[in-house]
Amino acid sequence: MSTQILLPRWLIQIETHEVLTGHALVIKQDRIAAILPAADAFARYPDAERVDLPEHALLPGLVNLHTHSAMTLLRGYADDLALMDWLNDHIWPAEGAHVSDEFVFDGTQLAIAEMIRGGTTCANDGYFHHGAVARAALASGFRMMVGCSILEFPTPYAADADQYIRRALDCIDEFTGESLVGFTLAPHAPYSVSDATFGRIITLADELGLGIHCHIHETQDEIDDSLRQHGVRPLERLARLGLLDSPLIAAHMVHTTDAEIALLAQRGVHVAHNPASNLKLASGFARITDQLAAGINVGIGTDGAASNNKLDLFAELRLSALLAKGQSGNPTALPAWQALEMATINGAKALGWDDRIGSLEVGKQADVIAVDLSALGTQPAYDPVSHLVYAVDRNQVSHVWIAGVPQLVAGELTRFKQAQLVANARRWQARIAPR
Ligand SMILES: CSC[C@H]1O[C@@H](n2cnc3c(O)ncnc32)[C@H](O)[C@@H]1O
Ligand SMILES: [Zn+2]
Repeated sequence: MSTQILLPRWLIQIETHEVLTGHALVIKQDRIAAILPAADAFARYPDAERVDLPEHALLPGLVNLHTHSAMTLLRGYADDLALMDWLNDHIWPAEGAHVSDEFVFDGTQLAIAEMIRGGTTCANDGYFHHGAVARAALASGFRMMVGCSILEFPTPYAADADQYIRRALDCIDEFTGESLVGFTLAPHAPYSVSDATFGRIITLADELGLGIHCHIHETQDEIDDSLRQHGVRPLERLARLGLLDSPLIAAHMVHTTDAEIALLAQRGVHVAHNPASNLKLASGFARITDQLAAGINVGIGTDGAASNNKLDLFAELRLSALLAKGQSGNPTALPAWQALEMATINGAKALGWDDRIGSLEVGKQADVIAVDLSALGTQPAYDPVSHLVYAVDRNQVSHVWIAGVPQLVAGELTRFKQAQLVANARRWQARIAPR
């Protein structure tokens, strides 16, 4: 792979909250080799390929901290429902009937193409058929933390918790050494996993050095049911079981008391905020401003395309910032830089990958995106960071590199054929809901 010199109008430095102008970012192989004044870059790398980005902001690729990629194939399948009605009456029956290696591979590829097109370069997934998720990520050069889902009840994928766990371990073995993919154990939720299974997951995560990814406190009903069944709120139950001793990504965390926020902060639990999904399923309003103020590392996710119904992190960024202000009655809540941190470096930290991605720093992996701010909707451009959070449309993402590989060039996906993705999606639609 040749050396590339990227010449943006604005270079966004998440770690220092600086916007550099007149600078170049140099990609060599899979890494960021240098960030330096443009003239110095030409002198030092005379043979490099030059990528002019005269109206563009260059920033780290966005990290989607909670999704179920393959659920793109169930986008729009069941809307306007509360979480448990949506799952019990629609999504779980459809998954039971249709989810297979082929479904997961095709749905994950569709999700990856949509995410790359919109500036997301890394996703934290949780689904069945984990091998197909990993293969889809590797086939397209996408960075993915693959969550190996574990539930108590049978699906065509596994008969019981024991079999989910065995499948997870086999998959982790198969993909050891792949630099673009990592694995978590992903117990689905407190209401679908027993104490005994949580215990086994905690032990395995500890032995294998894995993180855990779990839906927690998504709805008030989840908390009420836990109080009836276990006599305590879900987080308290999980804390007693020892789940908070492992590196943990708690997806949603919509309903939190002050004491729970303090506990999450003290135990270093990472939270994946999913504003659109929380609104669409009417799950509630997460206390993100309070969680961040307490020192919790909060990243942003889309959740699956069946509950969002987009995998658009720019939309989630804007929603996160607006919701934080509306909820708190404070317009200074969640300012643009902090929102951008959530979608980049905070997501990377939650995955334990902040040494390799999440900011534009020399030595890190070249997961980089360019956003063209010359569009009408982002004129004039006083402050590129303001536009990235409040004004851009995902279609303004013009270029994407993952591990130095150009994945989107001038708005065109390099590794996917759109017609093929559309044909696959239509084939699945015809199988799932024949008309
Ligand atoms: C462990 S992930 C796979 C499992 O989770 C289901 N799912 C998708 N979105 C949500 C959500 O917001 N809350 C709970 N469960 C969800 C998905 O359909 C898979 O069955
Ligand atoms: Zn989810």
